Amino acid sequence: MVEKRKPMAVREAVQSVMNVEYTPRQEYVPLENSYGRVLAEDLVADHDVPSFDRSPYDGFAIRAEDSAGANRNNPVHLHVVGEIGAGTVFDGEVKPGQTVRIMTGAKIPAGCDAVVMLELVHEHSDEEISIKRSFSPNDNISFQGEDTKKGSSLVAKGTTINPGVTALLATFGYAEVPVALRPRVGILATGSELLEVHEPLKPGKIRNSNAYMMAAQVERAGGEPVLLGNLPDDLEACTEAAKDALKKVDILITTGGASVGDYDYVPNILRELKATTLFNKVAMRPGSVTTVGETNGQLFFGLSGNPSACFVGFELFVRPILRRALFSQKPHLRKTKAVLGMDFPKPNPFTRLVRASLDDADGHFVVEPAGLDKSGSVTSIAGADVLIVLPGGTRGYEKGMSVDILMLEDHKGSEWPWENIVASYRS
Ligand SMILES: Nc1nc2c(c(=O)[nH]1)N[C@H]1C(S)=C(S)[C@@H](COP(=O)(O)OP(=O)(O)OC[C@H]3O[C@@H](n4cnc5c(N)ncnc54)[C@H](O)[C@@H]3O)O[C@H]1N2
Ligand code: MOO
Ligand SMILES: [Mg+2]
Repeated sequence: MVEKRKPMAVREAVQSVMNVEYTPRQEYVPLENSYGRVLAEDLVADHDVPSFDRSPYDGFAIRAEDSAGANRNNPVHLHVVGEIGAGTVFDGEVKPGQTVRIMTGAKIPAGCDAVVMLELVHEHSDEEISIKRSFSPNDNISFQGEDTKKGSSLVAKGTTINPGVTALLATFGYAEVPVALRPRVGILATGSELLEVHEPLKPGKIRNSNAYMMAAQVERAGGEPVLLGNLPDDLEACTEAAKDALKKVDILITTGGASVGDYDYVPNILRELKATTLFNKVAMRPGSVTTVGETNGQLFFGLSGNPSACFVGFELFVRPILRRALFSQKPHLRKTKAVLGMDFPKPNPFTRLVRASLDDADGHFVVEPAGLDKSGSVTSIAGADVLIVLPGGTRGYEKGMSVDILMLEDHKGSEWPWENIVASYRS
């Protein structure tokens, strides 16, 4: 008799994985290698930006009071006492009737409180200019601290370093950046039908696509994939490989053999590893056979062999663990809403997660399946921007209904997307 499994609700299954402790660790990397990594400490301004009052224009720094009453018929003449470009400073103090030629980015000389753009100045000689209008104190000055003040919190730890964060790290002198250590994720493909990618097709065989897909998913989530190869459906070989892998990696993922068939060894491997099974059936489609075990604090994800089920299992269960290991406060896929672009008439007792493409029409997002909506499909993954969440137990869904979606290409994430997912309504 085949083993009868009790399906666990998606949110409970995700929660049970998140209940397993994982302590994030950090390392330092050179700034130029930090793009795409995750900050391991809050970034706080340790000085004002800009750190001195400076000129936003090429022009002349003046004492605003000197320009009082100036107009077209009555220009004010000033004596040029110096010239400064960005990076140089004017020593001394500018006195009444004096001005300093100043370039964009240069520090405002002592005594000056306004800048006149070159275009508004008449230059009589290197030593004398005139201006035809008056200026107020503070005109055309970039003030110390106007961008940010010393002590301000700028970027929270757990944030993925984007080019803007890189600019801040450089601004505040981070030649070495504290980043989260990437968790090492072992990937083991099981199945006697699997060929290496370079091998020609043979009857009954397929190339191992899941391992490479998951390596890319691990990278997208911020982890470090460790490809451990393919194994035939052989319990002893698979168990040995899993034992060995758990010594080398933080987290282990297998693909294939998670169901109830003759060669589906994941349950036996977990038994041999003396692992605690968190669940071996989830009320979702695809990915219902997703099995997760814990052994000595290490997680073992037995994902389905079916490519789309494997993909979805990873995004729902592995991704949040990796993001949390990277200090994220929002480790899950970001949830938002969109309008269904087509009918889903078939009722299903399980929550469906449809790989879908996201487009905009009439000012809102519309989602449609990205291809063949079957667990064994490999082609529908490439065009998937989101997973549409269709809770089970309804009569089906109609085009035009508003549905929850989980975004696949996104850095922000969500804290916990699994509350308030209700069957759709018409928008
Ligand atoms: N009697 C039942 N049969 C099945 C059930 C069930 O409940 N009762 N569940 C079905 C569901 S749902 C799924 S999903 C699959 C899960 O299969 P397994 O995790 O056991 O995976 P395999 O049987 O090893 O392979 C399934 C499928 O995927 C292909 N595959 C495997 N590995 C790879 C890989 N690395 N790259 C690409 N494709 C891969 C494999 O050739 C099979 O076609 O079970 C259903 N059956
Ligand atoms: O686990 Mo299967 O993917 O439900 O289709
Ligand atoms: Mg199977």
